[in-house]
Amino acid sequence: MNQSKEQRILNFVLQNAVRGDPCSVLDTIDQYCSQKEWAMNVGNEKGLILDKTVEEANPSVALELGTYCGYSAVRIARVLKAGAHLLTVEFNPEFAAIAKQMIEFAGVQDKVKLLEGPSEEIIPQLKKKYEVDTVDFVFLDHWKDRYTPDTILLQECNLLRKGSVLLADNVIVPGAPEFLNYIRNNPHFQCTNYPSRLEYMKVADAMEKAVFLG
Ligand SMILES: Oc1cc(-c2ccc(F)cc2)cc2cncnc12
Ligand SMILES: [Mg+2]
Repeated sequence: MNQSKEQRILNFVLQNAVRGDPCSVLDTIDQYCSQKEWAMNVGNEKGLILDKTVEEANPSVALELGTYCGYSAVRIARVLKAGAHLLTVEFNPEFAAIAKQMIEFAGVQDKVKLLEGPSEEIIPQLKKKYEVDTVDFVFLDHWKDRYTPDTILLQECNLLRKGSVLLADNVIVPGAPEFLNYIRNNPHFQCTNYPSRLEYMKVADAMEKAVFLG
């Protein structure tokens, strides 16, 4: 059976990165995906915006929607303070299996809980099943047509608190125009746009930050 691209990325990391070193895992994925096979990791340019946003939010509980191979889960976990943790949601079982191994190889498994299933099913379970009170930071990096409904669902489930920070990837490419319209016209959010480039490409993309005002 042919290997998947995601399996090839993981194998390249297992053979070339330093076990237990998150930065080496990130650099190795970026090297593979810029030189050999493009893949939809947030990448190093938008990754720096992600780093700064997470550091500024300094979350105790972070949520990621869209794990993929685990690149941004490793990226977020490596900057979390002691005792803080990341819940990352992936609905594709093949991607989840790759991400689990990537997160363990990077040595951040104690800070990351990988939840397999559709976000619309998992978000309503966060309080009771996963003992979450509120989330301090959310990275939206899954299917773009889920950004708005999942943001509404987070509010309906009382998972946001005054000051919770949302950061959405790909608001230019592939694009999330309906989400931008929703969030920028919503008085409960303060939005900031961060122009950047699509991972590994000379193509414009952007991230949108939205702070919940309560
Ligand atoms: O960062 C991303 C990029 C792309 C994507 C795919 C094809 C293309 F041509 C351009 C961009 C798709 C994504 C889906 N989910 C999460 N993140 C993504
Ligand atoms: Mg993305």
